Amino acid sequence: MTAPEPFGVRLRRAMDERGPLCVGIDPHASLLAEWGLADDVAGLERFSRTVVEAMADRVAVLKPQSAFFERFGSRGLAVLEKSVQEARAAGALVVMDAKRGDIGSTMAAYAEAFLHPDAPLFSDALTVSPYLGYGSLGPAVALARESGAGLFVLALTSNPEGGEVQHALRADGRSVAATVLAHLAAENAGQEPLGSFGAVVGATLGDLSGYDLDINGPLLAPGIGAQGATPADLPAVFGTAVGNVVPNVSRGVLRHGPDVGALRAAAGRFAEEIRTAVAGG
Ligand SMILES: O=C(O)c1cc(=O)[nH]c(=O)n1[C@@H]1O[C@H](COP(=O)(O)O)[C@@H](O)[C@H]1O
Repeated sequence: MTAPEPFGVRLRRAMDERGPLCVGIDPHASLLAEWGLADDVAGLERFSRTVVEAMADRVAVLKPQSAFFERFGSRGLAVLEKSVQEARAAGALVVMDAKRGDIGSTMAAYAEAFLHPDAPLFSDALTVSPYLGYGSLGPAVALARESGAGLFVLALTSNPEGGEVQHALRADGRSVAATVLAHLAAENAGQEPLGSFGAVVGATLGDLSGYDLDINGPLLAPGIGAQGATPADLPAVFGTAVGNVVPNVSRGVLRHGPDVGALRAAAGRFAEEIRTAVAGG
């Protein structure tokens, strides 16, 4: 059997071909209402199918936020499964935003659920939390390597509350977030053109020059649009690592639905602004 192509390789290619934009599939109850849909499984399915139809053939990455599907129980998860499969079939990479993190033996089961190729929810990558200790993510790192999948590890999150944990200094003077970034750089060492183990770093955070973001892996950057950051902020936040940034926009695009053309136009505007910002001008 040939080894699966690593996520980092597939992501770099998708970013080069389609641009780096990641559109979120976040079916908030308020968005369902704005789209004229009921807050039920049928509304969820319609919303999700529309986003996949509008985006999966053109953006590099789609990121479904699992919570909005879990809200509807097993039928919501069935919609999530279908959305993941349809998005991947249409050519988008899928980052499952489930932010899992647990003791290592349980983490292995989370990894099986999202990163084993036979799992119904198999995704190209998964968001995970390192705040039970980076080493607790070991089983997910191992299975991702085997499956050609990736991880996005929460490092410097976009929300204002994150700093009290992430900027905290360890006994050796290094911050918690810098430690997470250093672990990721080690996972990605020697991988070309890009490693498969990414960090989540909010686009809202302003100057991060105190952190080494050159982890040779992708940097998922939420916070553009509804949380107030703009594509023009990316160079100042990410510095020399800006070429590895996967900027995420959820509500900033989704609020333009349900019209497929309007969704595509909104994503296209963000994509163009991102292209200009990353190109330096
Ligand atoms: O892991 C994430 O995707 C994430 C990390 C983070 O630090 N901040 C953050 O907003 N997110 C997610 O990114 C999306 C942002 O959505 P909008 O604010 O609507 O663009 C949501 O699905 C959040 O759960």
